[in-house]
Amino acid sequence: MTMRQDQVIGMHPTFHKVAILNEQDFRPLMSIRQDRVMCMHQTFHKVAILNEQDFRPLMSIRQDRVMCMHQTFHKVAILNEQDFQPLMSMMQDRVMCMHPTFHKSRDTCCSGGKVSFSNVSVPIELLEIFSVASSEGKHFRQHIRSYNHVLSFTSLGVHIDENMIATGRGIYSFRAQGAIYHNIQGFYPNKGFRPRFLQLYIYDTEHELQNRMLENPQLHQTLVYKLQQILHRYNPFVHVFRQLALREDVDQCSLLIKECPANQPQYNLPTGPQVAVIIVGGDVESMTRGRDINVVCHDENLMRIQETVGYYDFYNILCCYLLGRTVGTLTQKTIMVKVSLAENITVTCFRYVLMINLYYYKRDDSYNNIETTTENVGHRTILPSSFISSRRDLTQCYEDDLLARIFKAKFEQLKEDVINKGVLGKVKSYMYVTEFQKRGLPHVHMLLILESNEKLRDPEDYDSIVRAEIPKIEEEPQLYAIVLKHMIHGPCRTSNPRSLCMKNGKCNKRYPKEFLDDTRQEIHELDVICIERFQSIIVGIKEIRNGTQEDAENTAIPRVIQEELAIQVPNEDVDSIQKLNHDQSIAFNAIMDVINSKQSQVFFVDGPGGTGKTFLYCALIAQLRGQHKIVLATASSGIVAILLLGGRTAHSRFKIPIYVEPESFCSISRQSDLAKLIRQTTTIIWDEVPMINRYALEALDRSLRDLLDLDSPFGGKVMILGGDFRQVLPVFQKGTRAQMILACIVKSPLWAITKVLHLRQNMRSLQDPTFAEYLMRIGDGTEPTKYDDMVKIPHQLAITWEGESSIQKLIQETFPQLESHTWDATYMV
Ligand SMILES: Nc1ncnc2c1ncn2[C@@H]1O[C@H](COP(=O)(O)OP(=O)(O)OP(=O)(O)O)[C@@H](O)[C@H]1O
Repeated sequence: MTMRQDQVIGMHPTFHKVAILNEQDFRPLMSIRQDRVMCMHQTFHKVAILNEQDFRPLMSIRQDRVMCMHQTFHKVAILNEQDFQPLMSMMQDRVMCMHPTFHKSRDTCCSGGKVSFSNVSVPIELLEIFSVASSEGKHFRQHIRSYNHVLSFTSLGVHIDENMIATGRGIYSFRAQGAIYHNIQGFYPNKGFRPRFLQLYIYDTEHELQNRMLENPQLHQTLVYKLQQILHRYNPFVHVFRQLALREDVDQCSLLIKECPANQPQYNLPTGPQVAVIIVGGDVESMTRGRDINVVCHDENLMRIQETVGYYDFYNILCCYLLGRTVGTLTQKTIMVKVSLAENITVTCFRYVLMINLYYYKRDDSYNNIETTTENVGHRTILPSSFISSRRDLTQCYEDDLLARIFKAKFEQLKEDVINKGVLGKVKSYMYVTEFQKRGLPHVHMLLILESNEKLRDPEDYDSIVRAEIPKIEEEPQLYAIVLKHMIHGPCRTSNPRSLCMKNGKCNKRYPKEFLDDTRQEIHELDVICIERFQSIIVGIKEIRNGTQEDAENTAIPRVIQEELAIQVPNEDVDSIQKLNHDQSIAFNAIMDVINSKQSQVFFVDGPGGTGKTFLYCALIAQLRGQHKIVLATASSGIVAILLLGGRTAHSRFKIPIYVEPESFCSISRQSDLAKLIRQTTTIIWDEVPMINRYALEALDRSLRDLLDLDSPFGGKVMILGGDFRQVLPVFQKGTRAQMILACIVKSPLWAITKVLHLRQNMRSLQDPTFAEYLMRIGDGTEPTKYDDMVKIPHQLAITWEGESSIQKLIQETFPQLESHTWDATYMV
């Protein structure tokens, strides 16, 4: 027991998995365990710990186990019959033990230990085959899946992940992808085909063995015969099928599986008498919930059953269900060879569990678009954390929320300072509430009530703890920049009449307010000291007012649209329209013509670095925003996005999935505010497009077509893409050159309908055309190279290497007086 518990604990830190180990024979299991761990590592599915002593209850517990897996870990624990009692208690231990790790209660696994197991007796001839040490027995155990295949009633259609098998490490692992199909064809084979699976029991039964051997001639005929005989004798399903063979009207017959009686509290495996007639397939409606199977009941009515019902497996995994019930007691040697078939069962069960869970969530309206429906294409469904093994569940189980921990640590320190040490005065009482903005950004709203003699009563007291002034740039340049960026209201009123605070031509925050040399006191209904925005540790005086009315006024127009409309165009951008050079003017006019004539077109502004692409976008943005049109300015990287007024990265703006695939959609729901914003948008600018994977662009195209209900490129929006193919191409991790090129936008079908506008004049190097030409030659690949694709830097551009000091010299040359400009964002950019 100690050993087992050690083991349980031992696995936690690495894989967060719990293994039930066999106390009696720990050593051999250790080696299995190692393999298992590898196997688990790759599949991240489950742990199946095998019991050397006894295989008997394996199948009978399947359902119980599924219940167990179902709710908690999707794991298969194969239990030991002899050791059942201790294992049961161990299982409970395990659950308890898992509890802190997985944050799950005991009740979510095994119903708080209420699982019961049944015992099944097994005919001796079957046991022999499973356990005999002869070469025949070994052969059977080694090729159990092949034997299963020739005996089973249905074919298993499954896409097996060969990569995993190809690794050649660990014990056999069965990883299936997509749907698993159990195919029963007609009772008779089609003309010209030999009988297979179920047909073998019904058609040409005189040559059953020969027909069976045709399926796989490598198998031992005597063994197949033995198994066949066992089936004939014991398997209730085979009895029914063989009776069917005697009927002359067999083509009129269908097969029925009877559902276990409803509301039966205890699960019973189905037995022979439950088998009658089955009809495979169903109408369109029956397909809405996966592969349903229509079954004719004894009362002749049709009834629909799920493929996840327990007795469905009987048709495929026959070697484990030889009796139509369960496999019998087996000895030690059987276990290793059984693994391969057990893996099949495990994967099948896992899939059932997953499906049942998904069906469950589909019943809930908020998750009903798990299945792709045309109206909700592009809407990402996030499964809740209660869906075991969903991303959120894993996050909840495993991911340490570092931010929350740091926040908590800092907050404890703040409380220590403010409440215990009384840095603001002796605190009489306090209260606070912690909030998480948008599932992140923890912050605290805190109310402190100070002792009456410590209360802040006059401006002097306020000044002792609150600074309501713009810091002096010379003394505190960093704080000055922060205050300017985050704490200054405006511009509004005449400078920006479209500011969000503007109501009826007035600023509803009553700005501008006059600057005061000293702090002044005004009496309001309620003044409180409110400590908030904890990260920046800024203490402020906050007036609590009823802001609901103001908010209500603004709700009609979504905030994202208001924000876009409120962007103020700087005068220099407006002026840039007049300064456009020849190429820029051509591009500008071409784009504006399309917009003004309300047509749609995809443009690509192509120009080497410094030819004024950004300059052109700014001019376009200024022009369009001046006409009160919405322009969404985006770029592939954040650093370029900030060069555009109101710019965002395209991924963040359009919710493009991080890992894009050929069929990806952006996660924008049709009813969202973002969708409304996009509908009102005239033009989308996306800079640095050459560096993104073309699937990202195609995802946006697909999503816009869907959101705007228009089957034109980008839903009929005017798209202005831009960039320079000489700069960075899509980054393809460990990809080949060919893969990188395939990921380029020029390989997208969208490229064919894109109009390319060229900018040629390098505006950054106007004074130095030689340098501009040199750069162009490098970009075009025409500059002569030395070995390893290296180019020679012209003498006048290089500095002579005089030791380590040359590095400092280079930095000084490139960024003169860097230290004194560290706070200056414009200098740094
Ligand atoms: N028509 C113009 N008149 C005056 N200055 C211009 C003009 N066009 C561009 N510039 C200036 O030239 C410089 C380079 O322009 P810009 O940054 O727009 O080029 P770019 O093509 O976006 O470069 P990169 O690809 O490196 O980002 C900037 O300083 C910009 O202000």
